[in-house]
Amino acid sequence: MGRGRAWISRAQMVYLYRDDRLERDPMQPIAITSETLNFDLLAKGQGHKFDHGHAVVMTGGAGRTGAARLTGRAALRIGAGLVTLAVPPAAQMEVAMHITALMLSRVAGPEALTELASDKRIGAICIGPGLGLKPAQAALVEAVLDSGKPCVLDADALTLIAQDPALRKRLGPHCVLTPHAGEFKRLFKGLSEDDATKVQQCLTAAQTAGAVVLYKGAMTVIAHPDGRVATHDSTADRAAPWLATAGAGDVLSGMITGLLARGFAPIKAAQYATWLHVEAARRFGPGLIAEDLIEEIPHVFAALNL
Ligand SMILES: NC(=O)C1=CN([C@@H]2O[C@H](COP(=O)(O)OP(=O)(O)OC[C@H]3O[C@@H](n4cnc5c(N)ncnc54)[C@H](OP(=O)(O)O)[C@@H]3O)[C@@H](O)[C@H]2O)[C@@H](O)CC1
Ligand SMILES: Nc1ncnc2c1ncn2[C@@H]1O[C@H](COP(=O)(O)OP(=O)(O)O)[C@@H](O)[C@H]1O
Repeated sequence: MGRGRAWISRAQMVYLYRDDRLERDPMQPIAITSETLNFDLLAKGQGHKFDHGHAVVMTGGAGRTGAARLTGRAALRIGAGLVTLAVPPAAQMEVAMHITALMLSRVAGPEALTELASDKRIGAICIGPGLGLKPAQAALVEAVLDSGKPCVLDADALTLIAQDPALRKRLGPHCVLTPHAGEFKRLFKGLSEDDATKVQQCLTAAQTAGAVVLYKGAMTVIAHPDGRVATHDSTADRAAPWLATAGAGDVLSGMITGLLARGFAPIKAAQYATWLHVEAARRFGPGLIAEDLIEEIPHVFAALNL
């Protein structure tokens, strides 16, 4: 690890633990707004690409790689220094034909994923978009969880965890779960009826899972098992109805993964990515599709004077 990374991490620690307005009253739900975020954290300090983190995104098999390619590109755009797509052998050619700045690593099974994840430079892993729901894919989710690396669990990974208590036991506060309402109901059966509000549901879910939960929707709620909760309201002034498009969630997962790789704490990565995601959608406007969100990130950053 170079000196640049160490300097960046120290700088981020100062912000994350002392100056961030989202931390001032940790047990109250806090609105995620341009007033409560500290955008200076998003600037890149000095250093080479490895100083800005290396993220891994596991893809699905042949014919199912689009979602993870969106995730990987979003992770790169948000500022991770390197992003590697972990690709099953049968999908290798398909992925190779579609990527340029993203890198590719052949991953034939859980052992290969464990080996890839053991590289000290890998700072974050995302698994789930387009993954599939077979036992072979459950074993890949297990490998990610056993790596202990900060991770984003989305889409099919959430469905697999919902079906398998052994996977659920491996969750921890270094994991960010990003369910939409359908996935939330699968994962936390019964909670929706027990708790009155989305904030209460999400907090109970985070405490039950022992992980950060980002419950998606026009009103997004993010909860940490320690009781911190933040909300992002995209229903009125920050309406973004064009986000209801296939792959928008895959892009959000990539944005979180990229920020994790850059050294953001899981709850911070979720909060900053949520705001940036909606901001990108609002800047692009009507006609938005998932790819546009990714290409809008540099314009959002420019408007923030990064
Ligand atoms: N470009 C690509 O390659 C893309 C690939 N993708 C990949 O496809 C795979 C399947 O993922 P998925 O999310 O589409 O399907 P699934 O897990 O069956 O859940 C959907 C069901 O849940 C329910 N539901 C309730 N509330 C909901 C809500 N707010 N938002 C959404 N759903 C809600 C709803 O039921 P309903 O409400 O209609 O009764 C619906 O039937 C996964 O691998 C993913 O990564 C996608 O990412 C798209 C881009
Ligand atoms: N009407 C809406 N207003 C604001 N944000 C929305 C709206 N509909 C969906 N979103 C956001 O778009 C993303 C959709 O994610 P998801 O449902 O997982 O889609 P996919 O699986 O196709 O990627 C989430 O971040 C969600 O919060």
